[in-house]
Amino acid sequence: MLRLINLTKKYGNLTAVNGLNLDIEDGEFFGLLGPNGAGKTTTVRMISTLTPKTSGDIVINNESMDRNLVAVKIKIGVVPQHNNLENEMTAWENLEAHGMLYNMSKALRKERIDELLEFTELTKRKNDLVGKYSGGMKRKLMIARALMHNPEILLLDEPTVGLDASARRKMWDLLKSLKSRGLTVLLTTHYIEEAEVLCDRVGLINGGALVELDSPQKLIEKVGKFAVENFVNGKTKEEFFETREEAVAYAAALEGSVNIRPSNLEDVFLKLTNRRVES
Ligand SMILES: Nc1ncnc2c1ncn2[C@@H]1O[C@H](COP(=O)(O)OP(=O)(O)OP(=O)(O)O)[C@@H](O)[C@H]1O
Repeated sequence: MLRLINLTKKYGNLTAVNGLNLDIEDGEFFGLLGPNGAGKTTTVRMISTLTPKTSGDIVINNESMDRNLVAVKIKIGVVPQHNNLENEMTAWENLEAHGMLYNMSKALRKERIDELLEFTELTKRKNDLVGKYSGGMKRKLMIARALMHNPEILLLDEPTVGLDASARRKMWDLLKSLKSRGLTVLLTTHYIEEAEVLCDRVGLINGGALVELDSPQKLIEKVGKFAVENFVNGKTKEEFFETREEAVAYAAALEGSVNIRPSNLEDVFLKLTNRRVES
């Protein structure tokens, strides 16, 4: 289990992460969803030890990071938001370098590299320089690299940002197949659909604090499963209803253009924070 206890990060006067408490179960696919500047990257960077925390604790399988940094670090694989692969090296060399860094034997490195290149469908391009890869291929290679040392927990910071719609969907398939490997995944995203498609539970984060935490379905049920959008006098107003019948009855009495649609996580976020996620 990955446990965040009162996790806090301050940059001078700015509190980027404000007393975050969170338990992520083994094998869970957990999404931190929030707008730009909400504190998602800072949280992931603290767990991956790239950014020192100001206070609080990070505990993995009952082991505190403060007490045993190396033991905890080896359990984590990190896919950062921005490409930090070696562009002048091949995919194979990038993975080999990571395996050496983690003291993996030559035989084990070879076995893992072959398996992960196959898993990410990069085998045919393994001897190409990474600088020649597309954005989607680079992202897949970063996932393969993070999995090289067989971590228990995978941290993915905005795994599909900058990818086109088709590459994003392929990445979702790859991420879904991680679930069957029994990995625990913490993913940050500001794409609503991504959280809905992939995550068992979602934490909505704003201003460095959790504002809501539940399964995507339960969060949506909290606002009402059906939304009525009414565009009138130059503005769109939304109302939410538990049943389609209630939504239809309400819509029938409205003027202007009316649209009835299923509610989504963005509605939840808007209702709770008065702010759009994709801002
Ligand atoms: N190194 C830093 N120095 C000072 N302030 C920082 C630093 N890194 C982040 N911040 C601030 O901390 C807050 C949280 O930033 P963070 O990058 O964690 O947000 P985010 O939710 O990941 O946003 P995004 O989706 O844009 O990546 C922001 O106000 C940001 O400006």
